[in-house]
Amino acid sequence: MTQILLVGCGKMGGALLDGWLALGMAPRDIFVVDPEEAKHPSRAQVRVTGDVQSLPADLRPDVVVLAVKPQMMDAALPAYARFAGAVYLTIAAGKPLAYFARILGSGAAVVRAMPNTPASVRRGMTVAVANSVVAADQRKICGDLLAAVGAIAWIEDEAHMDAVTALSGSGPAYVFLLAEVMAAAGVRAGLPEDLAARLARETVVGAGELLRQSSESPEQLRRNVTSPGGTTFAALQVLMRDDGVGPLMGEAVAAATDRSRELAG
Ligand SMILES: NC(=O)C1=CN([C@@H]2O[C@H](COP(=O)(O)OP(=O)(O)OC[C@H]3O[C@@H](n4cnc5c(N)ncnc54)[C@H](OP(=O)(O)O)[C@@H]3O)[C@@H](O)[C@H]2O)C=CC1
Ligand SMILES: O=C(O)[C@@H]1CCC=N1
Repeated sequence: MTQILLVGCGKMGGALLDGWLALGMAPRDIFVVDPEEAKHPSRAQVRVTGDVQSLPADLRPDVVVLAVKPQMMDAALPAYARFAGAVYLTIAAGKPLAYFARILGSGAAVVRAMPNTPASVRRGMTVAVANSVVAADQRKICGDLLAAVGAIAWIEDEAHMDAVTALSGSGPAYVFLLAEVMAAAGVRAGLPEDLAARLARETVVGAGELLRQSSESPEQLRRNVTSPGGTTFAALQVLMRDDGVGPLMGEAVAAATDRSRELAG
């Protein structure tokens, strides 16, 4: 029986919590600290407190999951240093392993992970890196908790985490933006708003599902849509020009990578 203390139960903490409950984890083994108590009725059996002082004095969690905003971490973290012996699993963007060692002590076992919001439908992609203090069983526990909401990749080089954050952490927003701008373009092309929104949404969903199920590369799947001299070809000549979506995505991911580095604190 693994006892979990979840600090911050917003979009990502909540998605993780729902994943653990769906997996059959006993609610009585999960403690949550979040200013807004009992955010969801299906989580009613989970013990939620508004602040760390209200936790049972004898609580010795195996894992402390840190899911507050990076900007809140300085204020929140010191109160959790008393759970020495636990592995700390942080999902905060930008905050490096060294930051946690500084505040929790160099003996603290810390896993830094970057999930994404498809975790809320168990289709997340998480990348994780552990510090040298993390024991094999602690790594396994953290891996299981993250795998409850989707795919997981462990890496050894923490330096990749800023680019990971920019690609898969923020990435769902790029895809949702694509659905937004496709719908808007459909309206500009004369479609009713409802129809354009539905076509954009279903096209993104269907293309994503095809990408998931197919063994072909994204490039080949793109080529499969593109008849020589056809409509897609005409569109791609715009999207793939020198100042098109490729360089723009490069700039966007670089900006997100830089921002992740700035959040290090
Ligand atoms: N959203 C995303 O796509 C992703 C986010 N992340 C990371 O996950 C973390 C959480 O992000 P997200 O879920 O989006 O943010 P949210 O704002 O949705 O969730 C943060 C939660 O923490 C609560 N909180 C604030 N201060 C404390 C405190 N001292 N103790 C306990 N709980 C507190 C907030 O309550 P209140 O709202 O009342 O302040 C809120 O419920 C961030 O570090 C972010 O970088 C990682 C991957 C993807
Ligand atoms: O935008 C952010 O900072 C967080 C981290 C990755 C996704 N959302």
